[in-house]
Amino acid sequence: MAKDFAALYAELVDKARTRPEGSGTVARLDAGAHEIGKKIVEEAAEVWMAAEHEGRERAAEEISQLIYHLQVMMLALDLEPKDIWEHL
Ligand SMILES: N=c1c2ncn([C@@H]3O[C@H](COP(=O)(O)OP(=O)(O)OP(=O)(O)O)[C@@H](O)[C@H]3O)c2ncn1[C@@H]1O[C@H](COP(=O)(O)O)[C@@H](O)[C@H]1O
Repeated sequence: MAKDFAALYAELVDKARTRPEGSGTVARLDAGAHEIGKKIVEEAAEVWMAAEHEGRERAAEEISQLIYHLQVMMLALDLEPKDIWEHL
């Protein structure tokens, strides 16, 4: 079964803690909030373009990537999912 938001977040928390060789997440966390923020803006634009021009499946793929980069930013800021849900 595909992972959901919570499962991905738990996986990324573990990557940040254990820092395995070759982890893109670790590299992004080391690069910091400025670089993570740029990636969020890039992925958000790709969601927009896919939604308008590339169809549902491509939009879903881009949205998944945006969610990943938002989770990396959450980790960089030490924010847990519950810190986000309380604002919904
Ligand atoms: N879900 C994702 C995920 N979504 C997007 N991305 C990253 O975001 C990039 C987005 O693609 P682009 O088209 O923008 O590619 P790009 O321009 O070459 O991106 P850059 O690497 O240059 O930033 C991908 O190349 C990945 O580097 C992700 N990287 C990791 N994950 C998952 O996160 C978990 C931990 O990954 P690692 O830390 O790499 O082990 C694993 O379960 C992965 O599947």
